[in-house]
Amino acid sequence: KDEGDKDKKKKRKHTAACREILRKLQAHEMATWFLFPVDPKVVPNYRKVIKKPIDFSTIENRLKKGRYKTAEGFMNEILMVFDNCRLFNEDDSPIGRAGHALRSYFDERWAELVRDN
Ligand SMILES: Cn1cc(C(=O)NCCN)ccc1=O
Repeated sequence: KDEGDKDKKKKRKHTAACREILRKLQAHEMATWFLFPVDPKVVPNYRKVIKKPIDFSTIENRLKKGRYKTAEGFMNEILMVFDNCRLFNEDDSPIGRAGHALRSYFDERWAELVRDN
């Protein structure tokens, strides 16, 4: 079992844990607006305001392709979903509130993952 094998095993482990968290986020009732890229035809000025658009389907594809070296790389992109949401939406709006609710839900799931690993 050389170093490389151990690293690969560790990466598979955190990828599985991240895929589990992502599945839970995608299944959340407030996740609707975050599942797929925001359509610039539907939300005209979105791309002007949000420099790093990111959504759960994009993160899922990157996870499947093994693009995240560490679980933190995955976490950073999940948090970007919520930062974009806070930047573009009033806190007191349906999407703004959904973003805050989903961010709290993510924080709890992430704390569990850290505790269990
Ligand atoms: C994440 N996010 C999604 C939308 C969206 O999907 N709008 C079309 C349906 N209302 C708008 C703003 C935003 O931050």
